[in-house]
Amino acid sequence: MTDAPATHSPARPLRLGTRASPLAMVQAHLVADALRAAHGWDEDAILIRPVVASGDKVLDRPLADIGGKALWTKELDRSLALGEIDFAVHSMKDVETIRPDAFLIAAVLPRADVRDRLVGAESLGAIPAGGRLGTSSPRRAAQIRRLRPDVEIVLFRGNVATRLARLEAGEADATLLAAAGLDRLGQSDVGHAVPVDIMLPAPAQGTIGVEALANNMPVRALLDAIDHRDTHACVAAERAVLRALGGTCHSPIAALAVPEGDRVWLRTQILSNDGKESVATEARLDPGDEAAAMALGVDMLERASQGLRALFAP
Ligand SMILES: NCc1[nH]cc(CCC(=O)O)c1CC(=O)O
Repeated sequence: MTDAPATHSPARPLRLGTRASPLAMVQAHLVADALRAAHGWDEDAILIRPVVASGDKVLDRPLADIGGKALWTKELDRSLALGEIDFAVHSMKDVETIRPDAFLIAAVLPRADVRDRLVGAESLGAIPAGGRLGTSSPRRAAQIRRLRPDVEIVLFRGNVATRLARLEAGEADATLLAAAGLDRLGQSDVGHAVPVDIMLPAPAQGTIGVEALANNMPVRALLDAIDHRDTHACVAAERAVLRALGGTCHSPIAALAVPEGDRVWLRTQILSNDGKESVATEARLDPGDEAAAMALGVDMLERASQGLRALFAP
């Protein structure tokens, strides 16, 4: 974020690809605003191109059954590979750990609230005995089963508004949503944040990333101006844990890295789907030391039972 010259625009407008959900559109605008501010560009310097993702069309089955995280990125990937867009904006939480070699996460915005927010009850302890919690996240389901074995997990998918409507309709007593998503949608008053030492969030929760073609140096240079180094390093560490575990959305894995001086404090957790087993670990790493982050993931597996290990395919 250097001193921007007088207002101007790039030689041609930059095409920003995004999913079309309300949350994705807000996130796309956050990236466009950050770029315009960093470069002193006019309003028309960036064209927002929404792409409807296949994951947004199937709402009645768990993601794991219909193709996992690729559902959110497939169409955007195509557009990026074909040069129809210059870069794609993603919730980093939804981006697979193994990406095409031709792509590169060129920028990550400063992290928002990483916590999950419980909607429908003031705290996990306040969910009625034998109540129902709606989620389709294997991580959230396993964490809840561990903390509240009496609570029944019911399948809840759809975008934030859909899930809140299902809760309102009485399909569950409570649900969990990422605080970052609620905040970005102007719903900061909805729900009660669950502390991270009670529920460790998903790897990369609360972060927005921008992906570009690795060989497009001019676009990468423009995006570098909005890259938040601390957040980028933390997300890289969290995603390295997921990658070491062969993690997909099938896997109940949590990871959170926070900057601590010139190091990164990384906490991780794996659980069995029934929540009966949990292995947690933590370490202080140098920023960018993805090997050390992966080693932490492997450490967890070594401490897990045979049954829990079988859940992961490193
Ligand atoms: N899987 C959906 C998804 N992907 C990113 C967010 C929230 C925004 C973020 O974590 O940055 C959400 C919604 C949710 O989990 O409540």
